[in-house]
Amino acid sequence: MSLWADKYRPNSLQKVDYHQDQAQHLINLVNQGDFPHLLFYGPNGAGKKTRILALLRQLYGPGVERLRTEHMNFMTPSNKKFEIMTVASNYHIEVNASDAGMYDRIVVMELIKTVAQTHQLDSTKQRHFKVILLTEVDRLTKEAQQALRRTMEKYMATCRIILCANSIGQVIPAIRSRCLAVRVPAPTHEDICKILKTICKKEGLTLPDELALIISQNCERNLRRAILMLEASKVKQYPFDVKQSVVVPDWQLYIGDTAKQILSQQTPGKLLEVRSMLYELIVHGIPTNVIFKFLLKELVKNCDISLKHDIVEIASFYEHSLLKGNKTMFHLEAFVAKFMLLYSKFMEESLNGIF
Ligand SMILES: Nc1ncnc2c1ncn2[C@@H]1O[C@H](COP(=O)(O)OP(=O)(O)OP(=O)(O)O)[C@@H](O)[C@H]1O
Repeated sequence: MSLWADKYRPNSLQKVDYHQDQAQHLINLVNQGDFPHLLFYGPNGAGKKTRILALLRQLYGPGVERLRTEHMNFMTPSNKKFEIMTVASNYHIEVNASDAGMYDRIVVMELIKTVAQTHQLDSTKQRHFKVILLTEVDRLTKEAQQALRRTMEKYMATCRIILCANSIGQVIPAIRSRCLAVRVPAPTHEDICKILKTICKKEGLTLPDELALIISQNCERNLRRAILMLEASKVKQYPFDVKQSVVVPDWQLYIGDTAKQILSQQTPGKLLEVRSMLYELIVHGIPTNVIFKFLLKELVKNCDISLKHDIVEIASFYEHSLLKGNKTMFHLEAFVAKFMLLYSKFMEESLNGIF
């Protein structure tokens, strides 16, 4: 039994329920017979991957859905072996090269070279190129992005590259200018409510409009999260009640607790405690940028208005260094330490004002 988020993922461009004009443009692009390298970008859960998979299906037919996972071996410059997992059909291969960390450049170069030279196509199909789908390109090091830029030019005759990213700002201009950029904006609340209602209809359930809107307002316009919240709310209570509380993911509650700890005391001991809570989130696979965003939201919610400006200023500084740096934990921790300093100073000053 699959999750609703997977079960109701539209598998063709004709079936996508929002940004339909864009889907039509993609269909036209495929129908022209050939297309340039593409760069899909947009926030989490906006529907990038769904559109890419639907585009591949439009290109190659249902055969592209017969997937197999494969491990590919690579060598570091010091002759150490490492492995990367790939998902492939007969027509395309999907890789997250940033999984290789500092060796991502090797993966990008070797993979494209190997696929372009050896991947056999079904000769009865009209396409003369294969597709390499690289996810999270904005997390690749600059060296890997430079290598990607060079390699994508070289193998244009035999493969097309589809890139997927959250933030286009992290992709070097030389790559951006070699791709057709496709922005996938987050769905509107109206789109989300419509999709939630359609899913419920297909499941034979009745979803009150008010509850659909509450879920939509709590999902940060991330459609995957909205569908997961809907399914969790159904498990918790059905028939739905407008007053029922929507199920918030555990990690989000845990970030709320972390924020409470930060606000409760600003000492080196507390910083150490908060550090282990942050590690706990990281080892459970919550991306640092997500931790940062939710933590900031919780902290700002509980701060005096006069402090908010300073907090947002330091947050933008550390968010930037988080994106640029490697050891993400350092930047998260530095932000917490700086917040503690500002917050305790503020509390001290306001107490002095009272007495
Ligand atoms: N047009 C659509 N209609 C209905 N549901 C959709 C549509 N597009 C996406 N979804 C649903 O939204 C979920 C998230 O979509 P998808 O995985 O494509 O987002 P994404 O932008 O690639 O996210 P991420 O960057 O987090 O990987 C999917 O599980 C799918 O069920």
